[in-house]
Amino acid sequence: MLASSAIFRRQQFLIRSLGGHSSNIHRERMQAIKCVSGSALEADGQSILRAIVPTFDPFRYKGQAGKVAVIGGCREYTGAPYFAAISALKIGADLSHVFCTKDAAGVIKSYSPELIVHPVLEESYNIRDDEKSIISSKVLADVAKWMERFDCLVVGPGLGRDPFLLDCVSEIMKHARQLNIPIVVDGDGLFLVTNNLDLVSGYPLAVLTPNVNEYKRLVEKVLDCEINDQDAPEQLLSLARRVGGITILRKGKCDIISDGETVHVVSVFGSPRRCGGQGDILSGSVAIFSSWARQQNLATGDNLRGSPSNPMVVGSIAASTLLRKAASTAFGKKKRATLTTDIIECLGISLEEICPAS
Ligand SMILES: NC(=O)C1=CN([C@@H]2O[C@H](COP(=O)(O)OP(=O)(O)OC[C@H]3O[C@@H](n4cnc5c(N)ncnc54)[C@H](O)[C@@H]3O)[C@@H](O)[C@H]2O)[C@@H](O)CC1
Ligand SMILES: Nc1ncnc2c1ncn2[C@@H]1O[C@H](COP(=O)(O)OP(=O)(O)OP(=O)(O)O)[C@@H](O)[C@H]1O
Ligand SMILES: [Mg+2]
Repeated sequence: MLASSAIFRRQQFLIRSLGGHSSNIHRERMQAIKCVSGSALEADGQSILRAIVPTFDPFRYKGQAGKVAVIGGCREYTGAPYFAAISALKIGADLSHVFCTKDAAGVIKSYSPELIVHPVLEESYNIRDDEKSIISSKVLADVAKWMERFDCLVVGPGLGRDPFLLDCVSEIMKHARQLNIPIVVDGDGLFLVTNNLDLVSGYPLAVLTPNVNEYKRLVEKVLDCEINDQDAPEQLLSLARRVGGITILRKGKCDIISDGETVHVVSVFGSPRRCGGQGDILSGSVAIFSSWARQQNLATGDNLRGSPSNPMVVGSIAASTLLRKAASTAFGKKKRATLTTDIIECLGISLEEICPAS
């Protein structure tokens, strides 16, 4: 009895958080979700994918299907920015850029000729103190001249935590925000943002994609408490509200997504392999899917029927759904040997099964 009343209260809470009682909007949102296991609400990721993935059109030109840029890649990490950038391309973006340090650029280029790689970021070890101000301005100028072309930035995969580099990235984020360019923040970008919440606070075009550690740091900083797994959706909703209604995708056994208005869960089974890099696929995927969701919103001036109204939430649900399906397919083929590159190879076929190309 106690357990069932707790579940009932949880359902009531989630229903309220999914848009309250207002008739049509509520009914439409409820079509996009269905109740699973009595205590969590599952997003209909496949319907969302079908609604936002653009059809092929002979009159479209290069760039219209999306241009994304990843800010990340340093001496230690070259895989993460590659995974994020190539995933956006494999899903259907037309162009994918990487802005990284000089040390990382040659390596990332060697992984793929498809990526456009800019060796513009600098780390402290490479520069003198008296050069910092001038180099910081140059880094911003080098990125800013490209900025207006991008539909979305992904800040953080493999960025590292060098203080000078992070200061430069803060300036890049402020500039992107001035231009209203969406920003997906992941990896070390979350380390930066957790210590400088003003960079994203109140920016509706920001998405944070924390893993378990990154989420713990965010919760401690913003809510000044521990992670509460019993009431995970409620805690995420509060967190998103406290950071001014930005979208947060909490990764884990289930991915939970909230923008402070609604809470959605994606729990379709993925892969039991926890190899590094799957979060990087996710961040690149959120970038392209949210760009497509925004395009839909702008084109129709309306929400997608039966979907959440926030394109950043829509893009997050789509990305989580596809990543988990691709991970499941890759695991089916490679079992214990499954690696992130195998999952990336399954993005195309997984999307094809949901939205055939013709
Ligand atoms: N091939 C690459 O270049 C990769 C680079 N990566 C980059 O590496 C940087 C640091 O990211 P991390 O994800 O390692 O940073 P985190 O701060 O999330 O993780 C730090 C450590 O915590 C451990 N950890 C993970 N899950 C845990 C759990 N549930 N409980 C307790 N400990 C746990 C991890 O093993 C890791 O050693 C980021 O820039 C990220 O983008 C990663 O994306 C992985 C792939
Ligand atoms: N315990 C789990 N069970 C099933 N799927 C999971 C689990 N943990 C994470 N995932 C899936 O893996 C994806 C990546 O999450 P993860 O926590 O590995 O990110 P990450 O640590 O940032 O990865 P990266 O190594 O790229 O930095 C999530 O979107 C989620 O769907
Ligand atoms: Mg990560």
